[in-house]
Amino acid sequence: MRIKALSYAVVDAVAPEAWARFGEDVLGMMAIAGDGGVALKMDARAGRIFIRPGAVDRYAASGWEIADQAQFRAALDKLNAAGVAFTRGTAAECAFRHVQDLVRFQDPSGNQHELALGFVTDFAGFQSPQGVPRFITDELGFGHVVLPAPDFDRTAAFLADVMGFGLADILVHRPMGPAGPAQRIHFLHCDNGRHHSLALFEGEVPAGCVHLMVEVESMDEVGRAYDRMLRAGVPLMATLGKHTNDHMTSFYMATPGGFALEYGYGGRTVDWDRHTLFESTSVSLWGHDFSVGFAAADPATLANAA
Ligand SMILES: Cc1ccc(O)c(O)c1CC[C@@H]1C(=O)CC[C@]2(C)C(=O)CC[C@@H]12
Ligand SMILES: [Fe+2]
Repeated sequence: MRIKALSYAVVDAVAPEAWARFGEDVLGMMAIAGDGGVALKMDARAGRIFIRPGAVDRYAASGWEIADQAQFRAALDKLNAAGVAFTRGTAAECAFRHVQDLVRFQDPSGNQHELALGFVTDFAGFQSPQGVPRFITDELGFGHVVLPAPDFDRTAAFLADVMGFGLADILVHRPMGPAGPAQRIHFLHCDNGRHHSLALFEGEVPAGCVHLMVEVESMDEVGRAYDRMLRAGVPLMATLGKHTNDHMTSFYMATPGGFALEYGYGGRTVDWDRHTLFESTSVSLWGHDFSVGFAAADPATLANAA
């Protein structure tokens, strides 16, 4: 199947208004209430993060963009051939996400994925309440998501063989120090130049997501978001730093959803015909102290330190 990009994320929230305030005041996105939830809009599409009222705060689903009807039919054929049980989205579910059609299924670690045909929008322009000129979206998708994969090998195989993700690189991370147990992170790309649209983290995460990443077009906008985080009293999850693999300069903060959000600038795009798979033995070129926000009491479970 050919997944074009990360189209949207669905989040469950006890108080969707908290996400609306966080989205507008800290992220600089537009919060649009409707259909019983909140859409965070960051470009000409109706929304990219869709928040539904729910009994718990957690990440609910990743929406993967399928470009046309032929690809959508081919994707359903692939799910059937692979024996993957899937359900069709209802008209109300498609309307809430502003897509034309969708199917939903789980990977072997229980993460919910949606394949979404196209999108629906009035093309109203993005007008940031914080003056953010632009988020980097369009062809590259709206950012990336890191998902828990306690059943790591089967999940990695499912994402490659059924969903068609490619492996960009691997990080073998040792949260308890060089002598401690190893934890793998696989960085996966789909059919665009963004270094990774999805990464798999070898461990459990109660909130259903390690982090979402969004990208702005200047370092100043990262700094301005950092100022807004401080002003709003939002906890920092990792200090400013620059990653070795995707060259993103970013910081991480807590969201109302119990997972983190990485706010970054300067990620590289990759020509996959010219790329060689590598394993990285460091997280960052500089910075990114994750110990300020992520607690790994049990290294197999990642939770917010706060
Ligand atoms: C290593 C890395 C490369 C590119 C990224 O966009 C990116 O987010 C990461 C870090 C991934 C990962 C995380 O999100 C949670 C805390 C983790 C597990 C660490 O403590 C090291 C790597 C971190
Ligand atoms: Fe990231």
